[in-house]
This record gives sequence, structure tokens and C-alpha cells, in this order.
Amino acid sequence: MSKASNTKRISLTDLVARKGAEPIVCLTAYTTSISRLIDDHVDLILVGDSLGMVLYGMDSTLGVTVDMMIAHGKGVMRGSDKACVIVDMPFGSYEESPEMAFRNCSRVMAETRCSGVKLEGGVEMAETINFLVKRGIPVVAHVGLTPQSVHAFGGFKSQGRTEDAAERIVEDAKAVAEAGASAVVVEGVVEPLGVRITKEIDVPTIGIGASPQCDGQILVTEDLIGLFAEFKPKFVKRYAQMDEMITTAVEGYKEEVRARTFPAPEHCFGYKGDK
Ligand SMILES: Nc1nc(=O)c2c([nH]1)NC[C@@H]1CN(c3ccc(C(=O)N[C@@H](CCC(=O)O)C(=O)O)cc3)CN21
Ligand SMILES: CC(C)C(=O)C(=O)O
Ligand SMILES: [Mg+2]
Repeated sequence: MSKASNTKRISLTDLVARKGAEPIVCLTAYTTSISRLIDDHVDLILVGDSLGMVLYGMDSTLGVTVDMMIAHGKGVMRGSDKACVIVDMPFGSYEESPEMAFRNCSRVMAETRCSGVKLEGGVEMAETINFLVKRGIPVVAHVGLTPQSVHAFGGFKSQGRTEDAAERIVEDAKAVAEAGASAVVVEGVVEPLGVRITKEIDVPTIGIGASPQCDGQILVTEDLIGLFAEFKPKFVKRYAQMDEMITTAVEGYKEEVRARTFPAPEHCFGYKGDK
């Protein structure tokens, strides 16, 4: 059964009020099943464009489309009724102009009924963020290691390592906060920079490879539970080994099929035994 009532869902406005208070707990989900499992335990669910890499085996997030985000966003909404659900805008769907961003973001909002969108970028996206927010679309921004810029960075590398680079990321965070972003994801930056940004902007920071001082934290759920092994960023902590559990289950099934002990009588209709 899908969870339908939307009345008690946490809003981005509720989360803005958590600045400097109890840390905001965030995870990604791409599917109804994971959404159902995490909904009661997190404040915010991000339908991340990381789904391109985690679910579809792409080597970056660049090939993800608006249609994919909408399909997965709908699934996550069906599986949740408490958490604030934010959908990532994929590469190429918002950068060109505020108008183009509004067209794609409004489609995502209307078709998924999510609570807001997230887009990558700092100073250069401030005008677009302001345009969207003024027209009723809550926006979460994302600065630092922005994965859609992987080719510009020359790889998934932590950012803000020189004084100049750190200064630019602070300016990015300030610009998007002043433009009206409800929160700012700060990814893959040296720890003191996570602290500094958290102190210098008025909206919550959500860290991933940033600092425990951020106003919240986010991880990719598959990284957390051991269901993604292609790479393991330094900021990932595994809280479960679901890969081992799946292997054990599949091996158990295989042995019982080979031994004809599965299916057992209780799994059969009108079981008559051999012959
Ligand atoms: N499963 C998954 N988890 C993620 O956190 C994630 C995705 N997918 N896909 C989109 C981006 C890609 N991300 C990544 C990917 C790799 C590293 C990584 O391996 N970094 C190295 C090098 C750091 C450096 O050179 O500074 C590390 O050791 O953390 C970091 C972030 C974060 N995002
Ligand atoms: C890791 C988070 C912040 C993200 O953008 C994603 O999952 O796509
Ligand atoms: Mg993303």
C-alpha cells in the first residue's frame, strides 16, 4: 500500500529552523522499497542523481535525465509520508537559463509532488535559484565537490585545498544562501571549510565529506549499507554489510534448488510428494 497523506510531511521550511539545533538526518533513496524503510528515521530523503552510478552502472552522473529523476522521484514519494523529499536536477536540465530551470523544475515538482529540488552550483547559479524561489520552488543548493563537474575537476577530488579555492567555495555558499536556497549541501571539502561555511551562512549546511559541525549530514544509502562497492570515498562509513547478506541468501537458495529441498511442501499447491 502506498503512503498517501501529505499532511504531516516535514517541509524545507521546518528544516531551515533547525539551523544550529539538532542535526538534520538525510539519506538518499531511489526506490519505493528503500523509501519505506528509511522514511520514519530520517528528516530528509534525497532522490540523488547518484542513482545513475548506483542503480544504472554509469561512470558519472552526467547521463541522468529529467525523466529518470521523475520516475524514481514518484517511487520515493509513494514509499514515504513523513520525510521531506528533495529531487536532484540532473546535468543539463537547469544551467542554461532561469527559464529553462523553471520549466524542468516545475515539471519535477508537478509530476513527483516532491517538496523541493536540488541543483549544483554557487555564484553562477544564484540568479537561477532566486528566479525559482520567487516562483514557488524551494531549492537546496550543492557546493564544493559538485559531481556534475567531474570533468572540470579532473576526477572526484576533494575541493577547497588552496586558500583561493576555499574562498571561492565560501563565496558560492553565501551567494546561493542569499539567493534564497533553503539549505546548502557541502560536499568533499577540507573540514575547517565545512565549519566556516556553517558559521557564515544563515541556512542549514548538509555535509557529505565536510564536517561534523554542519547542520546536517547526508550519505548515499547504498554506501551506508554496503550495497555499492565500485568506489568508497573517504567520507563513507559502512553501517551494515548487505552485500554479504545477499550473497549468503543467494547461496542458500542455490543449494536448496540443487538438493530439491526448495520448494518445500509448504511452498507448493496441493503437494503430493514424489511421483
Ligand atoms: N555511491 C555513490 N556515493 C557517492 O557519494 C556519490 C556517488 N555514488 N555518485 C555521485 C557522487 C560521486 N562522489 C564521489 C565519488 C568518488 C569519490 C572518491 O573516491 N574520492 C576519493 C579521492 C579524494 C581526493 O582525491 O581528494 C576519496 O578518497 O574520497 C568521492 C565522491 C560522491 N557521489
Ligand atoms: C550525495 C548527494 C548529496 C547527491 O547529490 C546525490 O546522491 O546525487
Ligand atoms: Mg547529486
